[in-house]
Amino acid sequence: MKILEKIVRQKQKEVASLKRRIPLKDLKQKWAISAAKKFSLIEKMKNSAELRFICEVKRASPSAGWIKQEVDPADQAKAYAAGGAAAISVLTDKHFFNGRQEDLTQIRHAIDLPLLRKDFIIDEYQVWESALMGADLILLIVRILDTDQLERLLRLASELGLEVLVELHGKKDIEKLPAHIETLPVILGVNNRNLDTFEVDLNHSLKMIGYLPHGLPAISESGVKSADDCVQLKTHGFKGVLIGEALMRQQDPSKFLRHLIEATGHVYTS
Ligand SMILES: O=C(O)c1ccccc1NCC(=O)[C@H](O)[C@H](O)COP(=O)(O)O
Repeated sequence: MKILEKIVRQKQKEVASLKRRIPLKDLKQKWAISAAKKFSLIEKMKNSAELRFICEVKRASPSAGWIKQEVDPADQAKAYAAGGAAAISVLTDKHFFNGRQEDLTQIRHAIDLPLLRKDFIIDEYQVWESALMGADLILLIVRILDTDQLERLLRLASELGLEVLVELHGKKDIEKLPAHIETLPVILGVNNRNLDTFEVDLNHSLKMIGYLPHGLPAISESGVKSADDCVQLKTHGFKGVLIGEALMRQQDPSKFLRHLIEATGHVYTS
């Protein structure tokens, strides 16, 4: 069975069990009385010539195994913020990535930057959950959703004030995007990881960018690890990059991030 299929099957079980423990109506009630401030990544990308860095808290992954076993998520995120991150991505999936929902809530209390809940969202329940957790953005992976699901989840996210990173793996995913996508609070993400082989190839982003709808900011995800990678992606029109493993493996993530930012032409001040 392919990795995405395995992840989706596991997610279906988890969501079914969560719904039994905490019914959706309870989440909705909690949300109605919550008044969390929202931070926009789209605003930071609009009318900006700078490449924006979305830095990921990622303990482990199916492709790499353990990346950083001992990590304080809030400290890691603070280091990213000090280095100039535009947003923080938090892997909340436990089974395959050793992430936790509490990672996101801890980071929410520690910093005022847009937070992306990086998980495998297949059900409205998880969108409500993300809003309650304090996320500003959610990830929707087109490959694991049918067009109806994608539309419903996009609509709900927008109703709850969440921005969406819509992740594309290949050209077929672009065909599944709703016609009105450019009117929604969406960032498009091209993922460079081939999920059959786990190989990463930045050229995939460079090829895909020509086929993306023009009115939306696009970022490149996975396998970005050097200043050259970032410069190349910026030159080809990407507005941002999402980096996990390369940052998690740094002794000093702030310094490495500043180096990437400076290499792409932005002078870091502070
Ligand atoms: O990272 C994996 O091994 C992986 C496997 C299966 C599905 C998704 C996976 N990764 C999620 C991501 O999209 C990455 O964490 C993100 O793009 C950062 O990638 P990287 O900079 O290469 O850590």
